[in-house]
Amino acid sequence: MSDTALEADGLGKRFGRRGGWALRDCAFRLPTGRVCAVVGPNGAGKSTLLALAAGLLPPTEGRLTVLGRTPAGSRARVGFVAQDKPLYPQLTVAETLRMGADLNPGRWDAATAERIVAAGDLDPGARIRSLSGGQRTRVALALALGKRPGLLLLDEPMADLDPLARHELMGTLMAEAAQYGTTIVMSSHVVAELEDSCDHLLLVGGGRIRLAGEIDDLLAAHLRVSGPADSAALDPHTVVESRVTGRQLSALIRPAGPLAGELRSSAPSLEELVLAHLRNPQAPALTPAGAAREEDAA
Ligand SMILES: Nc1ncnc2c1ncn2[C@@H]1O[C@H](COP(=O)(O)OP(=O)(O)OP(=O)(O)O)[C@@H](O)[C@H]1O
Repeated sequence: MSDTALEADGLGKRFGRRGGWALRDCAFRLPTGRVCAVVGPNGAGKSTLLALAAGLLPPTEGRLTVLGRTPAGSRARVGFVAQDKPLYPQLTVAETLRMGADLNPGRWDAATAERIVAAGDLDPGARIRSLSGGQRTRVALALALGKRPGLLLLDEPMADLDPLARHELMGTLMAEAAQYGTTIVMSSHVVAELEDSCDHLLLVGGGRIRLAGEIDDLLAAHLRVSGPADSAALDPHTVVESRVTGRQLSALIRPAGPLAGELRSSAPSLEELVLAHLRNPQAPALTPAGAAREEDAA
């Protein structure tokens, strides 16, 4: 079995022949068993990337492998919860779960699906159309997890859940990942919430991959520095963001060697790292391919 959940190489997607590129030149590798956050501004290409991985869209160029196969070839082992949580409105909750069982013969985990629904106090006889947005999310997650997927793709799964439901469902997802080695890829705009649960990051901006890798490695590659405003102090380093306030300089950098003596440094949080990259779309990317280029240049 492949130890790679997702691998992209030169991946690009354009909508229509004259449309702009929603994704371009994406290269990254996500090992199996990871919980991966996909973050980025509105319109960055996150949903497009997840839909490509789910095999719902064909790439315009490049290659994407999912669990070692084409996205279409892996579909049976992939659970996908799209942003608008499409479900059949006329079915009841119980009928929806029965449909999950029918569509996934020999693989359906009824106990898990029913547990997720029951934790939201949902009436199994309630029609999907009568449910709130958050309740629909719960049913969609129950369907996706009941399939016992090797890879779970979640497009902003927590967006319409109340804080308790978020906490509870995030716990369910983490337990699933730990118990079955499920790889989870989830897009979100709430970066602070991802820090405790995710171990891998894909930051997408303007259709490109800006950061890709293990969160610990990405954090270790960056430093927050401050010191007297001396522009030369940052010279050898890759500067993601820098600001001068009065005589004080503060910056987020990728150090390329020892720091100038007058600079103080501290480790950034994931939120600081992501926000600095979002505020500075021109900052050099750090992806496995980009890291090799930076090392060559150093
Ligand atoms: N079906 C489509 N037809 C044409 N353009 C599309 C289509 N889907 C997405 N796009 C365009 O592709 C780009 C990326 O969109 P995408 O939905 O992937 O972004 P996103 O990062 O998920 O955004 P958000 O955070 O707002 O959900 C946007 O410019 C969007 O307008």
